[in-house]
Order: sequence, then C-alpha cells, then structure tokens
Amino acid sequence: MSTITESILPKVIKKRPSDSHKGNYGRILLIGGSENYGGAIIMAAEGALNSGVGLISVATHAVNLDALHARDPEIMFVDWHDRNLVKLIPQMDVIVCGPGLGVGSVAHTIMTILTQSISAKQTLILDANALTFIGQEPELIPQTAGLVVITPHQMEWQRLSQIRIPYQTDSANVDALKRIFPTQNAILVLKSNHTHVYSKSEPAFVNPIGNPGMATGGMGDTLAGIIGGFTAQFGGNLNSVLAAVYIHSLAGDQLAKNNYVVRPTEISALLPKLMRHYAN
Ligand SMILES: NC(=O)C1=CN([C@@H]2O[C@H](COP(=O)(O)OP(=O)(O)OC[C@H]3O[C@@H](n4cnc5c(N)ncnc54)[C@H](O)[C@@H]3O)[C@@H](O)[C@H]2O)[C@@H](O)CC1
Ligand SMILES: Nc1ncnc2c1ncn2[C@@H]1O[C@H](COP(=O)(O)OP(=O)(O)O)[C@@H](O)[C@H]1O
Ligand SMILES: [Mg+2]
Repeated sequence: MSTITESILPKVIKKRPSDSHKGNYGRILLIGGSENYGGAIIMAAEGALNSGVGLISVATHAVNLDALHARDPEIMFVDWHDRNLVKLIPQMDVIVCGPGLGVGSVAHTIMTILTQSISAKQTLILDANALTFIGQEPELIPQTAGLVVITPHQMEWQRLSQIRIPYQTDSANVDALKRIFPTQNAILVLKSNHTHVYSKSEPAFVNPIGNPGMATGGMGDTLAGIIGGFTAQFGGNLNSVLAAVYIHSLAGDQLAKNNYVVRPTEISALLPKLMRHYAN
C-alpha cells in the first residue's frame, strides 16, 4: 500500500505555456442530471471547469439548462434527448457519466450509446448510477475506452462487486476490478473517509487527507468532475487520477480549518488557486 503525497501535485499540474489556447486543454462531456438531480451534474461540471478544462459540455435533462447557465455560462449545454449526442461523443477527450443520471429509460439509452461509441483515444469516468447500470447489465460495461475510471463509494462498490463493505480488502478489490474489466485499462477510486485507488498493475494507493466536514451530498459528484478535468488536461493515467483525489481533499482540509461543513461548490472554487500554487 502506498500513500498519496503532496508531491503528486507538482508532478501532474503543468504551468501553461504562453503559446496555447483552449484547444490545448482538453474537451470534456459530462452526462447526468435527471429532473431531480440537476445539482449533481452541475457540481461535477464545476469540478471540471475549475480544474481548467479547455472546453466543457454537459448533456442533461432540459430542465437543468437555466440553472447550469446561471451558475456557469462557460459550459455548453446539450439536451440529453438530442440525437446529436451520438456525434458529440467521438469529439471528446474525456467523458464523465453518472452524477445524478438516475436509472430511467433515457439514462439507459445513453449508457448503451456510450458503450458502443467510446474509443481507445478516450478516457471514460463512470460514477453513481452509471455504476448501477454496469452492475446490472454486463453488456453495458465499456470494452473500448483507452482508460475507464470508476468512482464508487463503498455502498456502490458493494452493489457492483458483490463484496460487502467489511470485506472490501485490497486484494478482494483488485480481484474484482480485474474480473469486471478483464481486458481494459481500468482504475478503481473507492471512496470513503480514506479513499483507496486501485489499478490492475500498481500497488494500491490510500489518500491520507480529507475530513468529515466533506460528508456532504455532491462531494463525490465534484470529485468525478475534477478527475475528468485532470485526465482531460494532464493525460488519462493513474497520476492524473491520484492528483485529482488528493487536491479534492486538500481543498476540503483547507476549508475545514475555519468551517464546520465544507460545501462541494467551495471545493471547486478553491481549485484554481491551489493549482496555481502547485503548477510546475
Ligand atoms: N444535489 C444533487 O443532485 C445530488 C444528487 N446525488 C445523486 O443521487 C444519486 C444517489 O446517490 P447516493 O450516493 O445517495 O446513492 P446510494 O443510495 O446508492 O448510496 C448512499 C448510501 O450508501 C451508504 N454508504 C455506505 N458507505 C458509504 C460511503 N463510504 N459513502 C457514501 N455512502 C455510503 C449510506 O447509507 C448512503 O446513504 C446519484 O445519482 C447521485 O449522483 C448525490 O450525489 C447527492 C447530491
Ligand atoms: N468523513 C470523510 N472524510 C473524508 N472524506 C470524506 C468523508 N465523507 C465523505 N468524504 C468524501 O466525499 C466524497 C463523497 O462521495 P459520494 O458519496 O459519491 O458523494 P455524492 O454522491 O453525494 O456526490 C468522497 O470523495 C469521499 O471521500
Ligand atoms: Mg456519489
């Protein structure tokens, strides 16, 4: 077991060259936000936006458009019923699917489209209800992504892996990751008060920081967006994921110094300052 340290941040976060533009910092599509869970996809999108992705699109229920644009006019909107979603997916570097997705028929159709159209050049991050789908229907497990990152909390991992929470040991978790993704490049971010990160070839990593002020709805949605932001800009690899997990908790710890509870949106708001500090 290795511990993630602060040193991961300057290793991953790069100073921006003057001669660059939005096209150099990645394209991301975030999919989620049913009628009742619009906040989840907005919080995920803010995690991506504030970690610096060049171009961000959100595919969500139309009812979420005004709220999304009132908070974040930088983000492009796509109605998740729009058939053009199929054409949009191949243009992306990274796709995050799941925050507030729900388990309705549109969500199911989107999962099917995603599984069929994802390519080896892309990173796919699956969170929340996207994990419910792949647990129930193995045909929805993506086969062709360059990297798949799954971000369950312990209960979601229990549903997906069939390993009950007390039995979620490192060896059981890696075995389950290999069983679910036998041929794919896959990373498991198993969220808890000390999140563990597993890949198929490296030893497990534990995140030593974070605090209970972070036990607020939307905190994991925000993390999924930050992982999306980091992989879109800094590459679809384990270090980008580790840095995203660490900076999410680092922001949470800084906020908790003077606050009883940490709001997910405040974590996102702190990211540009933290990234500026660690950019190398
Ligand atoms: N503002 C919003 O729109 C929000 C929407 N959300 C969406 O709500 C849907 C359901 O998500 P839930 O996570 O509540 O789903 P679940 O109901 O599957 O899991 C939550 C339950 O799991 C249990 N649990 C055990 N260990 C846990 C751990 N380490 N971390 C968290 N929970 C643990 C807890 O009892 C908790 O109530 C998702 O689509 C999610 O994205 C949530 O993200 C909250 C905020
Ligand atoms: N007690 C805690 N200490 C540290 N981190 C925590 C604690 N409780 C929750 N978190 C973090 O908050 C996030 C919660 O994710 P998740 O349960 O998916 O939230 P949501 O679905 O509401 O967005 C995870 O990143 C987890 O590590
Ligand atoms: Mg969650």
